[in-house]
Amino acid sequence: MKIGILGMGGVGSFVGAKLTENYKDDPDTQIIFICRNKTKESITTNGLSLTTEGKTITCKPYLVSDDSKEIGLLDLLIVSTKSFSLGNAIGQYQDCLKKETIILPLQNGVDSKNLIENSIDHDSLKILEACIYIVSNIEQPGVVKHLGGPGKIFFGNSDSQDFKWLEELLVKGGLNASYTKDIKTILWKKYLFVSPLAAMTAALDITLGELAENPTHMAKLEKMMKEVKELAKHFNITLSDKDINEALAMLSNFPYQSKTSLQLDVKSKNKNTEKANLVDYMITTGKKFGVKVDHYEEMGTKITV
Ligand SMILES: NC(=O)C1=CN([C@@H]2O[C@H](COP(=O)(O)OP(=O)(O)OC[C@H]3O[C@@H](n4cnc5c(N)ncnc54)[C@H](OP(=O)(O)O)[C@@H]3O)[C@@H](O)[C@H]2O)C=CC1
Ligand SMILES: CC(C)(CO)C(=O)C(=O)O
Repeated sequence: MKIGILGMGGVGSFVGAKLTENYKDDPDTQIIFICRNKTKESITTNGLSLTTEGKTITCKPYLVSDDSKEIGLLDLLIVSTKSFSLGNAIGQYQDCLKKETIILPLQNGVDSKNLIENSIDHDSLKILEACIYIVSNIEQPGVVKHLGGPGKIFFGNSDSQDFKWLEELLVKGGLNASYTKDIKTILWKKYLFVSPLAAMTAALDITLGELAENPTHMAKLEKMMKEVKELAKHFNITLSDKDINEALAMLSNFPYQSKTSLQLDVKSKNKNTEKANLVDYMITTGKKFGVKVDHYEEMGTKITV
């Protein structure tokens, strides 16, 4: 089994380090880190360093490369770039995909599968959907810190093919992964939390603690979650008031000073941000289905990228 991980940042390094550590004595499983520039140089020279649960793991995979010829054909491609890089990055490694290659995208958002389908020519049944519950950030290229969250991965598909075997492979690789046929609902439940939070923190530049302690902000956050709940119905996804209450309660799991990655990207004036899939997607899709997304529109105009 040849497994490529494309995007060795916060998420990709967590997944990559676990797989490399757990498959290091298995000659039939090759883990390949697909990365470029300083990340490639650093991991090639020093190995990948991941600090997780008080321990630092330093690991060297079978191969570190950005050359599709050297990488060759993959059985599984885990894509952990940000969503704005997804199309280009995966297009760059189209030669590493055979008919049977399984693609597992880990981006926040509900439309990664569509983004992939619009970028490459690949059997739709082999493109899965997934998400991960974690806070894990790059400290410097090749050096990553897992700051919180269980690292829980949910993945699945909505057709009749069975990918339970992939759950076994990921679990054997040290990952807390669960296969589900209800992956779309799980993606929307995560979106219910991440998208309004990203929009508000990026628009108002407030920490998660500042948001949680302010009743006016919390009321607005809840209204945005209701907008997500309404839009989800158009994708045959039912989100309940209980889901909203659970999403609101989740805020208390984060330290007061936490900022979202969209907020950090906007503040650093990064050329690219995930505003498109975390905020604009709600506005354009809301308009398409005639769902009122006034609070998203208000926050969207305040995010200047
Ligand atoms: N970090 C977190 O805690 C969480 C993140 N997520 C989601 O996971 C996704 C990934 O986030 P995160 O890990 O934080 O992102 P990072 O920015 O930390 O990592 C993304 C990596 O992708 C690499 N990349 C982009 N394009 C290419 C390419 N063409 N070839 C090779 N490498 C490439 C970047 O490398 P380079 O520097 O060379 O551009 C970078 O190392 C996002 O959708 C995010 O919303 C979800 C849950 C939690
Ligand atoms: C809110 C958080 C930290 C939750 O994982 C996140 O995913 C983000 O900042 O984009």
